[in-house]
Amino acid sequence: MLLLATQTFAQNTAIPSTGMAKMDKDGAFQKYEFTRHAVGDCEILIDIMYSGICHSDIHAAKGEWRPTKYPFVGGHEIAGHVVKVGKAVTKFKVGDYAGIGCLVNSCGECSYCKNGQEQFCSKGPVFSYGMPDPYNSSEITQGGYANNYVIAEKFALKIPKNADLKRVAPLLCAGITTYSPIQFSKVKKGDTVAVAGFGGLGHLAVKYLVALGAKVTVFDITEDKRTAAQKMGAVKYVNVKNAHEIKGLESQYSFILSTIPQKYDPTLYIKMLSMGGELAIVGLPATENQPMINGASLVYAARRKVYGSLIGGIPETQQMLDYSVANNIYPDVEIISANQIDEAYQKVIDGKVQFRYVIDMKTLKK
Ligand SMILES: NC(=O)c1ccc[n+]([C@@H]2O[C@H](COP(=O)([O-])OP(=O)(O)OC[C@H]3O[C@@H](n4cnc5c(N)ncnc54)[C@H](O)[C@@H]3O)[C@@H](O)[C@H]2O)c1
Ligand SMILES: [Zn+2]
Ligand SMILES: [Zn+2]
Repeated sequence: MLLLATQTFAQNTAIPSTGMAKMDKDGAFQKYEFTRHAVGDCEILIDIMYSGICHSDIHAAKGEWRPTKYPFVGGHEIAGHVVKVGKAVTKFKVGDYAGIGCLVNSCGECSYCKNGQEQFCSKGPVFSYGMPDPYNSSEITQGGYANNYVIAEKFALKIPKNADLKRVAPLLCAGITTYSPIQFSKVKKGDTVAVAGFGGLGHLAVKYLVALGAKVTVFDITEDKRTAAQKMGAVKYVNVKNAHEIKGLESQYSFILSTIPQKYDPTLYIKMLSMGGELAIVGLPATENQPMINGASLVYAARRKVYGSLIGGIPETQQMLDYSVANNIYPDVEIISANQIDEAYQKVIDGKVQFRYVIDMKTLKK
């Protein structure tokens, strides 16, 4: 079996790819030619149309979480169409829309993988960029700021044919990362809930929560997004920089989702939880010193829960995608060309994007 697989692999040729890469920590993005492994029997080749810019790309590009491997091609919110299928592929045919999020491989054998929670794979999931793939070619994965991607069909998402492709891309990370904890915490109609950090992730969280019929408060540090929050159906917008706006919000919320990307004190939000309320944290500040609970008595006092959440498994991502497209829940996007990535990064850092940049990958000429 193994011999056969190796022979098939060797007969195929590597796929040339053009991307936008940072060659070192401080350099600008520039055009970069590289190869992806040949399309295996169970794999597909996706021609990338759109690639979202997640704040995680920025943390990674700057090496804020761990040392980054350069050249670095970011991008894990990928939408395009299938241009080649391996001979054992059953889920896709040439011409189908297909998407890729953060997950591109996992062991497939542990209990998490078997339960569709590949993000928690006990041997370690493989993410779409910056990692060797021990389950496949051992190449360092490169992300979706590129014109193509080779991926096992199992990890590719089916994008419905009626979807708006350019707005689908951010659902593959921002969508699933917010959808998953909302499902996990079983938020329901009429609940009083909140979202802290009203950016790429946060605004999708608001849309999912409003669609469920929850009463949503938004917390952010800017005045610029007050009107947008109201338009999306939030009942309240709080600029946490204004002390008077925070007053009286203690013990109000049964669920708060924090997407804050910078170091902050979560005590503010834990205090706002009602009896048994849950604070789900998905924001990943660029520091190991981010406190999760600062004052344990606040948790004991009202049986509050604080938990973290990481993207979502492949089956749940497919469920989110189908649900979002069927219910017309899409991110608000600004489309940019491939040579605007550096500028876009700075605007995301400054909180100036409304609400997600998506790169039109067809602007990247070979
Ligand atoms: N857990 C996961 O699986 C997962 C997946 C994707 C992204 N992330 C992380 O989520 C975070 C958010 O990503 P994004 O793409 O939505 O970022 P973003 O930059 O689009 O949005 C962040 C928002 O938070 C606001 N903000 C900043 N500091 C704040 C504070 N102290 N209080 C309240 N609001 C504040 C900003 O004004 C902005 O509106 C990042 O850290 C990213 O790495 C985690
Ligand atoms: Zn992301
Ligand atoms: Zn596993």
